[in-house]
Amino acid sequence: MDYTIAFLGAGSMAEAIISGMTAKQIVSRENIIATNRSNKERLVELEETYHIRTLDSKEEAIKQSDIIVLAMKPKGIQSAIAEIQQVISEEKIIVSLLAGISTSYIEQLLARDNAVIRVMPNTSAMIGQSASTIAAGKHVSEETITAIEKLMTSIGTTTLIEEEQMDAYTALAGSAPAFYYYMVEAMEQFAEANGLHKEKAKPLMEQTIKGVADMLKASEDSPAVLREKITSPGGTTEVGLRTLAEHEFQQAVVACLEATAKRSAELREMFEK
Ligand SMILES: NC(=O)C1=CN([C@@H]2O[C@H](COP(=O)(O)OP(=O)(O)OC[C@H]3O[C@@H](n4cnc5c(N)ncnc54)[C@H](OP(=O)(O)O)[C@@H]3O)[C@@H](O)[C@H]2O)C=CC1
Ligand SMILES: O=C(O)[C@@H]1CCC=N1
Repeated sequence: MDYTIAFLGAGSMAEAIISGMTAKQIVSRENIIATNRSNKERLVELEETYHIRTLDSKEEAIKQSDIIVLAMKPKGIQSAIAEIQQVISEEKIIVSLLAGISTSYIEQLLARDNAVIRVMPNTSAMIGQSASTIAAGKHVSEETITAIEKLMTSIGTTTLIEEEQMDAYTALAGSAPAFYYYMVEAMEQFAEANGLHKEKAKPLMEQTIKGVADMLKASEDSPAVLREKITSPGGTTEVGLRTLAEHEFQQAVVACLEATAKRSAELREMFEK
């Protein structure tokens, strides 16, 4: 693709996307520009690791780019747009990664009819395995959506959604890798307590998760049926599942996702003023 993309924000999510994009070579490295607020060392690190360009001047980065990726924290949206509002002309496409913040608020801050698109990726973008959701603002053409979807396939899968569902999808895919990692951390605790060697246990856990993901995709069975096929009456799994139920595992997971989605809505309430 011959777009030039400017990242306003050079933190973990920007890096994950830059890593995925440069690996797939969908965008050439010289067409990726990263900027941030003040951390110069971080820009040098990204430049050296991914051979992209970095600029201190956000204005210059914007002038040189077709797509502007907002990759700062949600609380920074107002001041970030205020800094650049004057230099963002109407043909620039704005892609926001910010949890909670709506396209309509960004449109309002821009005070121009730019195409504003929300993308909620996850950090697996780093290895081209993000499950990203995409929602369009009111000035986005079909052509622009298609272009952004294509661009985002360089970091994994993309799913077009209605913006009102973004809070729930943020829980289910944006934040969810952290919840899976948290479960793996618990498994590591068990492995250590049982004297298992890390170099043997870790690949086993990785392959087990990968196998589960691939089975969910390949099998026509529901997750419940897949689970039942593992659970021999009177066997080991049954006892494990009963213990999870005693600890209200499923209720905990649902509560976790509900709270995550709610927080996404709260970020909007807090920072859209
Ligand atoms: N981390 C994740 O898994 C995901 C994050 N997101 C979203 O991505 C966004 C970034 O998250 P994450 O990468 O984790 O955050 P980080 O804290 O790692 O990075 C934030 C970056 O924004 C920069 N920044 C702050 N203010 C400005 C500004 N005014 N102009 C330009 N850059 C600025 C910071 O620069 P400096 O260091 O110089 O202060 C820093 O490089 C958030 O909005 C989050 O909701 C979405 C999906 C997943
Ligand atoms: O924790 C957060 O707010 C961001 C959004 C999704 C994942 N990380």
